[in-house]
Amino acid sequence: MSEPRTTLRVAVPNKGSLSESAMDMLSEAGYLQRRDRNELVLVDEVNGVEFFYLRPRDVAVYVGSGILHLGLTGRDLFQDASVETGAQEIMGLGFGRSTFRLAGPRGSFTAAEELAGRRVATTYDGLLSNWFATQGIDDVEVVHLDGAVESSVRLGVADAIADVVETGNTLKAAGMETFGAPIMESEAILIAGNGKPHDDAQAIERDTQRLIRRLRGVLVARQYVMMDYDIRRENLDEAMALTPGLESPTISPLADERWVAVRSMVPAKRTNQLMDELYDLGARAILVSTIHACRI
Ligand SMILES: Nc1ncnc2c1ncn2[C@@H]1O[C@H](COP(=O)(O)OP(=O)(O)OP(=O)(O)O)[C@@H](O)[C@H]1O
Ligand SMILES: O=P(O)(O)OC[C@H]1O[C@H](OP(=O)(O)OP(=O)(O)O)[C@H](O)[C@@H]1O
Ligand SMILES: [Mg+2]
Repeated sequence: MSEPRTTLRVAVPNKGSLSESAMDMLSEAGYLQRRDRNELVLVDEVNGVEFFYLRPRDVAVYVGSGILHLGLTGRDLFQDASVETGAQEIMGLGFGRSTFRLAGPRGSFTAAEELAGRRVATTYDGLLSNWFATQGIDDVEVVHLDGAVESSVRLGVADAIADVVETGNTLKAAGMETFGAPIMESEAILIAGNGKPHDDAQAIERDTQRLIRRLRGVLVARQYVMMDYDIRRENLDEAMALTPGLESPTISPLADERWVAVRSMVPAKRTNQLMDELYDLGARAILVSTIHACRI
């Protein structure tokens, strides 16, 4: 009998749009990441995790088959791989956002239904074929290409395309425009599989939960700031309604009993609006600080 496998094995995109942000997020969560683009595996001994650098498209395959326990990939790539084996999305990671959309030469199409009997080129043929099926749009010929799909219509292998749109600049430059509703909204996600029978399931589960908590900590630290202010007791209820915090704000007494100090996490995007509203309520000494790291 071989020893049970106890090291958490995690897939990380090795190139493309998601790679750098994925490594940044893991570094921020306290994991060691590779320095050299040629490294295929990195062992983080302190945290007991092995990172495998793989093509973003292949991450779902490794995790779905149980060879790797966790992976970072794109939601669109995950759905395109259609792994039936029980890999599942654990959480969105807040970067690599894009939409997956239909597009055609300017002025040529207005709705997806017009594609019946036509050819649509894409690198995401699994995702696209499933979507046409759920929409009840039959008889579309999905043409698989490896990239640069914007050129396919002009070159005559397709009538329309379905592709990742971020800024829309690529489509515009190719003389194309989107039509119909977005097929999906994507971002980088964390996926988990079922592992293998010879894994030490308890150790893997403990380290998986730790990694998830760390990534959530990074997300919160990126999305929230800490706000401190002083307010007169009679205005406290109204102020707390503006800054309810994640669970409940901290209220501390001040030497002047008519006043209290409040400390609460608030969404970073609302910082200035909240400071204005608190000031109007009579709050003073309003201080904002960034959150370096956290466990929620
Ligand atoms: N501007 C973008 N271009 C491509 N993919 C993007 C963009 N923004 C976000 N993404 C996301 O990145 C993932 C695609 O990564 P991938 O590395 O396969 O694409 P790529 O940059 O087109 O790489 P390559 O063409 O070299 O295979 C998808 O989840 C996609 O939604
Ligand atoms: O809306 P935008 O901001 O212009 O970004 C979207 C474009 O970027 C990606 O292409 P990439 O540069 O990866 O080339 P590829 O088609 O060869 O994959 C994607 O396939 C789109 O073409
Ligand atoms: Mg690409």
